[in-house]
Amino acid sequence: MAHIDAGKTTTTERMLYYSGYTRALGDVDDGDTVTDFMAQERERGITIQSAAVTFDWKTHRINLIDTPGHVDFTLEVERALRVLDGAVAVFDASAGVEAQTLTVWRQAEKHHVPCVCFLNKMDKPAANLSFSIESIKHKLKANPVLLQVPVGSGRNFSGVVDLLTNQKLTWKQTSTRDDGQVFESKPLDRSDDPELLHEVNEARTALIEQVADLDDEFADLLLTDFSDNFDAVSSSKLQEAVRRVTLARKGVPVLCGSSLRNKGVQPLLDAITAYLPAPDERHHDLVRWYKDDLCALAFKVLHDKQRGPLVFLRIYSGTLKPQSAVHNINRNSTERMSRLLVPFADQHVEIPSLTAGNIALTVGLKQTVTGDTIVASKASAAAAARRAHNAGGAGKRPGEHASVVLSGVEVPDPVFFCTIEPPTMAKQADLENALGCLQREDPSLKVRVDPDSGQTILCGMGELHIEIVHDRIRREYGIETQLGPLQVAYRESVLHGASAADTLDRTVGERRHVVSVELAVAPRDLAAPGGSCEVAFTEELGGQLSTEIKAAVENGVNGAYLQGPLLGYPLQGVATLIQRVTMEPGTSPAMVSACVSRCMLKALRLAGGRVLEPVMSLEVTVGEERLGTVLGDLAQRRGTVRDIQSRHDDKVLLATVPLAEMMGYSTILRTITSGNAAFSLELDTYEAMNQQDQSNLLKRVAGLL
Ligand SMILES: Nc1nc2c(ncn2[C@@H]2O[C@H](COP(=O)(O)OP(=O)(O)OP(=O)(O)O)[C@@H](O)[C@H]2O)c(=O)[nH]1
Repeated sequence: MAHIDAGKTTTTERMLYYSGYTRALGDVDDGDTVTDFMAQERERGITIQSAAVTFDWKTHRINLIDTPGHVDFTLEVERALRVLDGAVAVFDASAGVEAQTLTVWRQAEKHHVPCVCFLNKMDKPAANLSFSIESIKHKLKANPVLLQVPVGSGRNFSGVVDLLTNQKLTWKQTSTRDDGQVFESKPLDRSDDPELLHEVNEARTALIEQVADLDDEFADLLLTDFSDNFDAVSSSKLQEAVRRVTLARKGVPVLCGSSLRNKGVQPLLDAITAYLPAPDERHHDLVRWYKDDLCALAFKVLHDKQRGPLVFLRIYSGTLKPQSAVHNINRNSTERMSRLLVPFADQHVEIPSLTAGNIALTVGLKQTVTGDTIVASKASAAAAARRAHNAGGAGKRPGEHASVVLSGVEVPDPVFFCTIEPPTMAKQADLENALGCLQREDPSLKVRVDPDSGQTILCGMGELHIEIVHDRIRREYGIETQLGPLQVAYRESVLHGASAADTLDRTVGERRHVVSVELAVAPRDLAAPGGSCEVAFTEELGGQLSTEIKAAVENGVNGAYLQGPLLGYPLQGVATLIQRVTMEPGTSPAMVSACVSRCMLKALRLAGGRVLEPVMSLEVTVGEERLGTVLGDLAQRRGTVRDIQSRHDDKVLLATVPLAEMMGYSTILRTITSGNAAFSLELDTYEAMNQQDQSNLLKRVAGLL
């Protein structure tokens, strides 16, 4: 995981090559890597979909997922982290922690995934070890545990000294075609450069002290057995302690190298197997109820023209076998899995069975979507639910045992949308099929039909996301679609509190439905936790109404929250209090919902609307001489500068700016800086627009501007 372009794919290629799974080194810049296999990935040199590959390193099996760095594909990273046991955070050693590194780091923390840091690109003249370490400390608030000292810098970077073993590892590159397979490993001794010797000694002492601070067992060992000479502690004891520190997430081992120059990747593989946890060392709360029965999570779906949907499963317990039926708890359906495959490098290998800890690729599961829990049978699901219920370990409802399902990942709300149209009406069904398949692969893509115009609307995470979807429909499904202009997904809220009452009296067939409702809406703190809108009943009413009628009232309110009165965008930051509900006997819950919805619309209109717009946090890295130009441009975009930091010869500008002002920013930034700037953009929050901006927006939508 990393910020865009840190070198994840390049590092993955080396891992596959050194472990013997590929015969040639793929290159991102030549577009022939194993993990970036989509045409768009190869053309653009970026990862869009996370790819899973399996390979062996020495005595271990590694299941690796290479994740995208671009912010539009953050959900892919989250899905990968949800099922992984450990992560390698890759850094550009000349840039340290960048904007997207922070996001993925937070995601790893959320899923309690232990990490190893790899400072890549040590061959760059601006690479800086201490700067990168400091940025890990300060920006990620992590505890970097440096395990290596680099030998040489910039172009002369030739290897590393392992601080645990005092071995100097040197890649003697004899030609530019050298694949780095062979490297020299010899103990650092007095004949070595005295400066390096001194640096290594200091770094090793610092490492021992740091690990003793973080791990009590190691501290005790030092004080009892090595009190005369801490330095005499064995490398295996030190390694065990570093492992404990990593697993407890008290510290992160840091290694360095240059993947492109084929240096330092083999020790990184050693570190992965030495410090990151084996699957059985991770505690997955709900899995224990399945004992040795199958329990797996579907974390990714790919559509294959010949084989149909391919579902990636992470197996948490039990064994998976092909030609067998499995039960999908979320869909309450039993499906037959025809084939079981392992994604070994660039080919899928058929396998007779696969056990816990592994990642499997299955063929035949047609209903399964990302986030579903797969178990052996309905009976096995029921047995697990019973065990959890008896132990009081899972959520229970009276009279039933709640299913024990693994939690999926939260799908963020899309910020952009646009219309999409097929070339002819005859192609509409094909387009719907293509969009259905793409949505199963990518839950961050949303598709809806505009109720007024009947047009299909595509909602996505950013300009690049929508562009890629458009491109995939053309290439993979052969449909040339037309996209409408990209629009920002605004939200709406209320200005002040208001009350309303309404009565619905309707006869349907023989039956008369009469219901009266009184309610009040009020603005709520936009940043309030637990969702953006809420609904509550007065204490008295809460005691009177049946569960069924309460649910009908809530449906009515939630339905009204979906479309604001100003522009029809979803509402945020509104609290509704239901004050009175009276009804004649025989009135159906659907009529109660309808009356509440109508009453809500009245109250929302009275409460006055305000538009909320998505505000992004922006990070621009630019040479000092162009900083003024970038700042001037930002001022015209209603941007607010938060900080300007220095990074070597560059300035890093941190700002917030409304998304509506950022359309096509990559092209504009490239033009005004002659290509000498990089930026990343991420949703920060939704903020109320000022009166002037809001009225301009309303006029523009009404076609008056
Ligand atoms: N100088 C130098 N360049 C490198 C190194 N590793 C990777 N690169 C270059 O950095 C660029 C990005 O490399 P990738 O491997 O695609 O990076 P990534 O992190 O997979 O990128 P995304 O998946 O798109 O986020 C490519 O042009 C690589 O050739 C390195 O060690 N040194």
